[in-house]
Amino acid sequence: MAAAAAASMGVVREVLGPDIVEEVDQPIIDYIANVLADEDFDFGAPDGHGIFEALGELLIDSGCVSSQDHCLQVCSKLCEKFGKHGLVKPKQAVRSLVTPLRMNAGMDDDVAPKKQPEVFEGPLLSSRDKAKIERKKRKDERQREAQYQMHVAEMEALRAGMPPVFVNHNNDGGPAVRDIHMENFSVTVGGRDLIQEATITLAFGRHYGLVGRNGTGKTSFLRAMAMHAIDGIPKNCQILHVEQEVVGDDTIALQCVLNADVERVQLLQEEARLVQQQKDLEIEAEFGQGSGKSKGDLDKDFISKRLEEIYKRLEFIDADAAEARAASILAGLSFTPEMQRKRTKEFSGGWRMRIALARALFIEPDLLLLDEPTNHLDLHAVLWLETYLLKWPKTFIVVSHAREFLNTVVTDILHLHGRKLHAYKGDYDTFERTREEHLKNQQKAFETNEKARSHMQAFIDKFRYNAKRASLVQSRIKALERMEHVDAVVSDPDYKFEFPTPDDRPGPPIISFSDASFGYPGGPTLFKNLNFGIDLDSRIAMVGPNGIGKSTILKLISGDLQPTSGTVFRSPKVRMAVFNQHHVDGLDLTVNPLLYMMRCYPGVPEQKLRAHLGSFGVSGNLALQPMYTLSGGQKSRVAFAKITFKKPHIILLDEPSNHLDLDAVEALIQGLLVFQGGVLMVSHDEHLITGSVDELWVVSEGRVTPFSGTFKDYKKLLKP
Ligand SMILES: Nc1ncnc2c1ncn2[C@@H]1O[C@H](COP(=O)(O)OP(=O)(O)OP(=O)(O)O)[C@@H](O)[C@H]1O
Ligand SMILES: Nc1ncnc2c1ncn2[C@@H]1O[C@H](COP(=O)(O)OP(=O)(O)OP(=O)(O)O)[C@@H](O)[C@H]1O
Repeated sequence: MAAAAAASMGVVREVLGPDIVEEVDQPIIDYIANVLADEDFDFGAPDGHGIFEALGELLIDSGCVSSQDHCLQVCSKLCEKFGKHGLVKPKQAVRSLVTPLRMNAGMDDDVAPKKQPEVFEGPLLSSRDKAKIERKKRKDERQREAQYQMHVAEMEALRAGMPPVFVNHNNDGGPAVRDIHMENFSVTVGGRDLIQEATITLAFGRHYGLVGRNGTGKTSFLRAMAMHAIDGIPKNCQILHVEQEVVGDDTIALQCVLNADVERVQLLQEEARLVQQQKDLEIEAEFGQGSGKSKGDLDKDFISKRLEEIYKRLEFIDADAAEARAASILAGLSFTPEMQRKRTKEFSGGWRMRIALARALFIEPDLLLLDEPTNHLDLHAVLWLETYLLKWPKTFIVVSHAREFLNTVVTDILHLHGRKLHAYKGDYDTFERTREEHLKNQQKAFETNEKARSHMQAFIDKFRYNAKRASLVQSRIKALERMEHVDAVVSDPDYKFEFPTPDDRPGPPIISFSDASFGYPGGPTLFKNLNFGIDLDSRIAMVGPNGIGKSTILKLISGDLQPTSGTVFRSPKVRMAVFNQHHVDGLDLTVNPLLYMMRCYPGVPEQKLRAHLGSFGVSGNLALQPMYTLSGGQKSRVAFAKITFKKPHIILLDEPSNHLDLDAVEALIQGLLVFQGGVLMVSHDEHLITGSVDELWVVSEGRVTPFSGTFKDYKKLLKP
């Protein structure tokens, strides 16, 4: 097998050419060579149509070939060369070792492979062959798992190496660090340059919004800063990157936040210890003997002196106010007083993330780095955070894809695009206008430049051999050489969010609630007598505070939960897809998106799965990268691809725009607009709601009520 793989790689290199092999990512070339090295691969001789079927799209997407025609030529050449090397076997009775094993498992009729009958033409796999395949599968799985574990260990080591950040009371003479100047730095992850030779100054007290498409490297940039891995960041600069939730243990939420003030905690502990010692000495003195200055008196003096120092320091650091401050931050982030007294291990991941955010706000580091903070918050908390950040006295960088949030809290935008980082003054809308203007000017300059060049070139070509004009020609040649080159505007590739259209349209009623009530076992009744319906034309957004029960309603609709009384009718013909954060968090990170889809939909031709992943922007190399290397937005798309593959009639979306960049949200809106089915979403993304739905439902106090105003009107009602 190793020899076949080596031979296969040789042929692939020969046919594609060394330049292409150099340019294209190695995993893609390896993948192509491995597919072709498979002893049962059907090349589709003599013209290589088997290769085209299996690898055509990949060859085109990855840039191995320039067009479909070129692709056909390359496939035919590969087939010819593999034949010459004796690697093309005559078509066997069993076409593919894997095909028979994938048959029909959990598939819809519409996704069944077309060439089914051929599979049974020859003898079935021997048990030895099957065992061999199983062994190989297990080996691959072990390898993937080991790679993932290595990645986890690396990340843990990385975090452990980060300087700890606690409340710092030693900045009496003003902040220790003011402006931060990072010059000529690059950020590289997994051998891939994400930022190249950027220079940025973070001016003290300014609030930066870091924007850029999914996967451009925003999180990696923040991580690099938090690790002090970028030159120019002063050593004493306290940088806090809120990336991970706090550990779940027996500490109560309020104390967990207060513990970030290590000096205060230590002073209070020392105070308690000394007071106890003082008491012990008093008891000893009362019942002990001796006169004059005893050792006990000396200790007492020492303790009183130290206690005095401690009280002074506690007063200086305003220790008494700390608890109220921590509690008010937690309250702003929607923690009720009871919740503030709950142990951190009793909270879900999302809430523990909020505690991490509360801790960071409490610490107030020199540079605060927030990565999509609004993802974990309800609208009340988002509005509170906006107000809090507006008054933030120091510098922060926030990665966010929420336009309204950015417009409210930032003074500057850092735009990461094409491995370059550019700073713009103003909020997000200003940035968009400035950039549009800038691109327009660049395009104009490019066109003028090109026109001038072609004029000069035409003159040179025309009079090149004309002795009389030789000097003129020479001067034009020189002028042409001197002319500055203006880069053409490179547009971002268009994003796609294509929800497949269902082939059938079941008649009404689709979903209807009749006097449906619900409460979790042992808990209070969450809803009483709900009456509403959803059909294939519904476009609804549900809003309401955290914990009110929005996700529970989605579960009642999808059938994951049953009403405790009343009925929820679901048409048996209706297919529903549910998207929520659990689908993103629950992805198997050890495999790549394509393999993941192949596991979810066994038996479906690879090409079809690739095409479907592609319709959510997961194409080319991205589909072959292990998922632990994918960014938040990239993982979201994989989850979208997974849930929509079976052509649902109704899509239930729980906070779908979390992690998606602004262009992707735009594409999601467009995708939903053309989708031929019903949509019900839980969201607080103003742009998404305004662009894609026409009904707003408010969930409150056990009821679901249509709201007659716009989302803006609803927001106004909540403003603190
Ligand atoms: N080992 C690796 N090999 C190749 N690419 C990698 C590797 N690890 C990470 N990447 C890529 O590096 C990029 C880093 O993503 P990062 O999370 O920093 O992006 P982001 O801008 O924060 O994205 P998002 O907006 O989706 O959160 C992604 O495109 C990811 O696919
Ligand atoms: N499996 C469960 N068992 C018991 N109680 C639950 C369960 N799931 C949710 N709850 C409780 O039911 C209430 C409603 O939860 P739900 O997740 O539906 O609210 P939500 O409005 O979607 O909140 P969020 O915006 O935080 O997702 C909450 O008080 C929650 O603690």
